[in-house]
Amino acid sequence: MADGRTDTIKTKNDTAGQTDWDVLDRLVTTIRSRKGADPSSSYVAKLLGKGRLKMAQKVGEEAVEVAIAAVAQDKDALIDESADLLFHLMVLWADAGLDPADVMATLGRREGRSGIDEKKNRKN
Ligand SMILES: N=c1c2ncn([C@@H]3O[C@H](COP(=O)(O)OP(=O)(O)OP(=O)(O)O)[C@@H](O)[C@H]3O)c2ncn1[C@@H]1O[C@H](COP(=O)(O)O)[C@@H](O)[C@H]1O
Repeated sequence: MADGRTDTIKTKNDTAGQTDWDVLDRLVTTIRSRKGADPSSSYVAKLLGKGRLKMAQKVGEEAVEVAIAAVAQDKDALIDESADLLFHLMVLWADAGLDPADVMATLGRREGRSGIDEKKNRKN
């Protein structure tokens, strides 16, 4: 740009700097819809069919890949691996019958309470 500012590449999810959290809601609905679907055409159905151990393993693997990308200061990899981690975590939640709303409610209850204070007040 002539004035020296660097231009940014916009993606279809860019909404003036706002995060499109609705994509998570849509993903929850899609994942739920894959229960009992054909594993040859659905990765989610295939993963659900492999069982809890495999899903837990994928969450662990993706978490490690997030950590590696962060330490390597590879921002693109950090974005990709974070998306993989969230996706696999949500498949695990679906299999466990966990409602993502309960996780959000737990974060909501913690809102405004410093982790430092919480730790100080722990009984054990
Ligand atoms: N967000 C995702 C998503 N992110 C990652 N992945 C898949 O996750 C897999 C991870 O790859 P890996 O190499 O780690 O795993 P793998 O080789 O299958 O497994 P291993 O046995 O080797 O561990 C890849 O196949 C990715 O395509 C996803 N697959 C699906 N979704 C969403 O889920 C929806 C439903 O997908 P289907 O069930 O396939 O229709 C899609 O429309 C998307 O919105």
